[in-house]
Amino acid sequence: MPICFFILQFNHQDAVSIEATNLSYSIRTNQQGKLLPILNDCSIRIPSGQLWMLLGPNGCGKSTLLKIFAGLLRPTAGRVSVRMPKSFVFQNPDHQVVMPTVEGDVAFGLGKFNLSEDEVRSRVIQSLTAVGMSSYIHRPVQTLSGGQKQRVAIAGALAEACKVLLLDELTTFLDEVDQAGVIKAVKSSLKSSEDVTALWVTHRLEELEYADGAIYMEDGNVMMVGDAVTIRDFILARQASYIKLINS
Ligand SMILES: Nc1ncnc2c1ncn2[C@@H]1O[C@H](COP(=O)(O)OP(=O)(O)OP(=O)(O)O)[C@@H](O)[C@H]1O
Repeated sequence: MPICFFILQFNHQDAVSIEATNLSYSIRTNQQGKLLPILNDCSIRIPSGQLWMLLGPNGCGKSTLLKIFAGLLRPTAGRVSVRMPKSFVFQNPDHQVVMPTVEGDVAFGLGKFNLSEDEVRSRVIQSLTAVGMSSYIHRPVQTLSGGQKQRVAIAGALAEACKVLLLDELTTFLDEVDQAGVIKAVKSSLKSSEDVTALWVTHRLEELEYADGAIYMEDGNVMMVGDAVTIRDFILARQASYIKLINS
């Protein structure tokens, strides 16, 4: 049983937008149908309106947990609750954009809502403004950088009035300028709506400075939930003890 530290105190009246309670996920392997555990008894509560980060070494289960929150995978045990509507944004910027222009791409998901042309345009402008991309509205998407494509994808989710953004390592393929642009866009879009919650999977400790709270996982277990500084210090201490171990 892993030791999990909860450093943040939650007020029970706080609205929670993403919650997992004793969540486990296993997959059946080919070898005699044996169950391979991927996530073990994970419990997490993410308050509404906040940007949280999910960190941990390669293969610890971050993407699997995010996919369960997105509804792409079903947990084997435990409970999950995620406020709707929710949107999952993938790592590769080229998989995000589907229409030829920025305006068309952000408006793409609005087709199902039966909105007037004026309402569509107003939502597109508002959501592009939230991610700092309003001046790009007429740009062909193939002329955008990777980070700009990610911001357009996030604008598309905001235009659909999504309440939860699930963001899987968006900065992996981006240069430093684009990395900062995307995370600042997420932060400012949360500020402008006050009602959108984001869970951001990352390997980059420097991104923690934007987080309201963070979760650190190892080997399918939630090891620590806390504020950004506490989680950063905990990870640095884990890394230092690991380096000491391999050098000894
Ligand atoms: N369909 C599958 N079959 C076998 N193993 C799987 C499957 N899906 C996930 N895993 C394993 O589950 C573990 C968790 O994978 P996951 O992609 O969630 O990790 P991660 O923390 O997101 O890793 P990374 O940081 O490298 O993206 C890994 O060991 C992975 O190999």
